[in-house]
Amino acid sequence: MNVAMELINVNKNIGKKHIIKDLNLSIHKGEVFGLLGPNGAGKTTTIRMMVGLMKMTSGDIQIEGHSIRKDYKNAVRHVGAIVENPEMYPFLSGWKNLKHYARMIPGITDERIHEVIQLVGLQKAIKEKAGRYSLGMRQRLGVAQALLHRPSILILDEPTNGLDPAGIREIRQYIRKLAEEEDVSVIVSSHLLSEIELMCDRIGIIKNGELLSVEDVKDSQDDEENTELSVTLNVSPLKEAMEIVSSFPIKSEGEHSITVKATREQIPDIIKSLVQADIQIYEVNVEKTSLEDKFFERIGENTIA
Ligand SMILES: Nc1ncnc2c1ncn2[C@@H]1O[C@H](COP(=O)(O)OP(=O)(O)OP(=O)(O)O)[C@@H](O)[C@H]1O
Repeated sequence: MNVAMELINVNKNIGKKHIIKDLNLSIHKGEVFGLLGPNGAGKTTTIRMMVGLMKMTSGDIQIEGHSIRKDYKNAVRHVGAIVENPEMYPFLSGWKNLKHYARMIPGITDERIHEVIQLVGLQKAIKEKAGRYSLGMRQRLGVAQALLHRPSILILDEPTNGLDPAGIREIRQYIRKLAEEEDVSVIVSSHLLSEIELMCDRIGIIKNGELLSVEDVKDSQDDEENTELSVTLNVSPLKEAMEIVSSFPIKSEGEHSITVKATREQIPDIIKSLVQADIQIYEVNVEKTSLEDKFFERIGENTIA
């Protein structure tokens, strides 16, 4: 696996506060990685360290093999980022904004400007004044700007904040395109799983400055056979039914129902053994365990927030 960025035992103290605690993480080439955590979890602090805007207290971050501590310039030149609101001139067109920004970077041609516009899908609106852009379009112009110098890692702090569902869908589309077609690694942070789960390959949960778990999103969505299902059985008598299904992990118990975790293949066996024991089955309800449920289970809590 090719690693684009590696965080090694990263710690950050501000005053007496230990804000980031021993963070170890590898970002793979061409993947979209989500950093998920509630407000105050440490996402922005982590991102500020990744882009070199904030010093670590201890540890190191290697970007494309260059240590941000020892070889800052060569490390951060591989990174493009939007950490705060992207700077732009509202009275200039999108094109002129990019052109103005490109002047500050040696070797950026008009051709490259066209390329980044294409990458974020802003062709139609590029002649319009940036001040008339919607939030989603401003975001895309910011991403285009961050891509001009051909970074191999793009970092976006809370890119879905304030966007409507259509805006979130657009950002998802161009972020996946960047990762798949341009081999850019993308790191996005969010406090809402639902807003990033469809765009990420992996998601790391951060809480109180600690990385609690890293989950493969695609695996858990694609692997039908091993997909864990929640099977709710409305049965009578409940107590006897419980004994029969006791070999399956029990998720919850209702007044007349019981919910167990099982794969699709196991469902006929569960029903058969209940019928054989003369248990009345009134209803069987099967649901996919959501990614959110899996996260909660893994971190042993009821909520990410
Ligand atoms: N300059 C600072 N001085 C003191 N504490 C700070 C400072 N910057 C951040 N913190 C604290 O560090 C913790 C992590 O903050 P951070 O902004 O990284 O979280 P976050 O996950 O990005 O949350 P949000 O989504 O609210 O920005 C918080 O408890 C915050 O109060």
